[in-house]
Amino acid sequence: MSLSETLGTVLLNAMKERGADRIFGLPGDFVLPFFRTIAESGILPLHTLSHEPSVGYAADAAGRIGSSLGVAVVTYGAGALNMVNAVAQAYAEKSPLVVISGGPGADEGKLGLSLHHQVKTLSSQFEIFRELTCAQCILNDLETAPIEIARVLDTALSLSRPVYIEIPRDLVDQPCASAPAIALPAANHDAARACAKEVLDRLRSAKSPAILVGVEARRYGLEDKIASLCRKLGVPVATSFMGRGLFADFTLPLLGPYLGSAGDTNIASAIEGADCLLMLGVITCDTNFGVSGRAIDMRASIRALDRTVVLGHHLYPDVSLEALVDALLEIAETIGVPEPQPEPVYATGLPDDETPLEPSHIAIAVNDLFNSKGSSPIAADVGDSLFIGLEIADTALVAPGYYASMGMGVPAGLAINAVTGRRPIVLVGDGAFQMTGWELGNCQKYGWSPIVIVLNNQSWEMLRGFQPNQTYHDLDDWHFADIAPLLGGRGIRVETCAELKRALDLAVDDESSFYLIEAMLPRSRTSMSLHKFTRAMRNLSAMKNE
Ligand SMILES: Cc1ncc(Cc2csc(CCOP(=O)(O)OP(=O)(O)O)c2C)c(N)n1
Ligand SMILES: [Mg+2]
Repeated sequence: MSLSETLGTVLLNAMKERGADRIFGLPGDFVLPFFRTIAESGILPLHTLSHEPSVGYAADAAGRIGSSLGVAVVTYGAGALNMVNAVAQAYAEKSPLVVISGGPGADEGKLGLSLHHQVKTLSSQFEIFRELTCAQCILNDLETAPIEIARVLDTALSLSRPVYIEIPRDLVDQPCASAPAIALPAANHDAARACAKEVLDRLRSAKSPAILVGVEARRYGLEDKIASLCRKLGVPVATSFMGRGLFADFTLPLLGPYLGSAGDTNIASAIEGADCLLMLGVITCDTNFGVSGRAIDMRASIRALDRTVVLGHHLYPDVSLEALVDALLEIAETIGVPEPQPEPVYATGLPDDETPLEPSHIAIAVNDLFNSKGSSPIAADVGDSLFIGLEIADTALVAPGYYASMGMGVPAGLAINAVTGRRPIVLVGDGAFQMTGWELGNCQKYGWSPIVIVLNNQSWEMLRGFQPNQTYHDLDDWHFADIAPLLGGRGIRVETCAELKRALDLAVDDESSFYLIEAMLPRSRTSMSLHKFTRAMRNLSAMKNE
């Protein structure tokens, strides 16, 4: 047994073998030995950011955009607990984020003193992360460490959820055997084939079947297989709100994103009116279904999520989405001949004049840019940014569309830039930018150059839509564009359509640094998509209170 490796390099190599391609982190004394191993081994590149929530958001986004493991490395206590919300978001949105925290050495707990960064007991942090992850371990036994590393990392991959690994600082440099190779649970092909037959029978006997595809299609890298399945079946397909941006590079009878009564009525009637709805990797949550005009009959639906398929009262446990799709591809036949779908229409033609900016001008300007200079990946934060992203033509997109924590936009944009090498466009409100926008100061050391559009309406406008007439939604004007040069980038403040167009053209042609385009927008105005969403939510709650 080769012991040329140490516990630290065994962990790094095991993550690399399972698809991780970089680390986001912020050090502290409990994790300095592991940081040194990361830096000196060169096994995975390291990007440090300035606040642990951003580390979590960026590592999560790196996993999403690369359909692989995202990795966040932080110190014990103050670091790891600072990242709890970002890990919760990764869990809720099925992102395979590996959380690695440095931890106290074996003898440190025996001093009879509470340690700095300790909250209640030395295992409190482990217990907190047990609630936010699908597998956990503390690497305090060098004999079992290789197996534990493989178990936890393989669980992250098979369930596409975050995992937690604590590495005691006194063991990082200790000799350790390599971790076993990746071993994902074997697919139960017999069960998958039986399930596929029942699924196909139900689709075949339905009068108006439809398919809804969600985030698991991206998390498990199944867009290509699902696109060919949908082409074979010839059944109308939509993506969930969370699944926005799926199939941007694939052809299939795609209606577009299903947003209930907040979106396209044809899509809503195809999905809500289906007498057999096949849901592939769709998280059944309120943002995906909360604004359904007609409640979708989940009993008449077929749900494949979290390695389980539910058809009415029938349940197929341990059938992964990939196994089901593979089994369906073996027997699929044309069931429907979907109406030729008009290409989804995304508004273009921004007026090149002094028209004052409105929220929906942002999407028009980006669509025009995509038409003239090619598309870019997008990172969108929460607030109207999330809804403006729906009005932009299909492209790879990272956005917290379900758990909906603010602050992910800029860190996700940095991660997209790092992983893909492409300049993303980041859509972020002024409120969300106040939280994590300052991470742009880290661009210069890594050569990142995102184009960040800050929607400055001096307001927590989305909340004002839910609860008007409160001044606590008012924010001051922070003049973000003026700050950009101090962070190493270029800032342009724009108030009219012509100014926005010129700023975007300038930014796209200059890759030397990040660009912060501060779009001044009026308060109490939102994009049409957000307006329809808040109106639908208000109508639905009014109906429930009747
Ligand atoms: C970490 C966290 N804390 C609070 C909230 C609650 C919230 C949801 S939307 C919103 C206002 C966003 O303001 P912003 O200026 O960014 O965008 P816009 O509405 O378009 O003006 C808040 C405070 C969430 N979701 N996450
Ligand atoms: Mg705002």
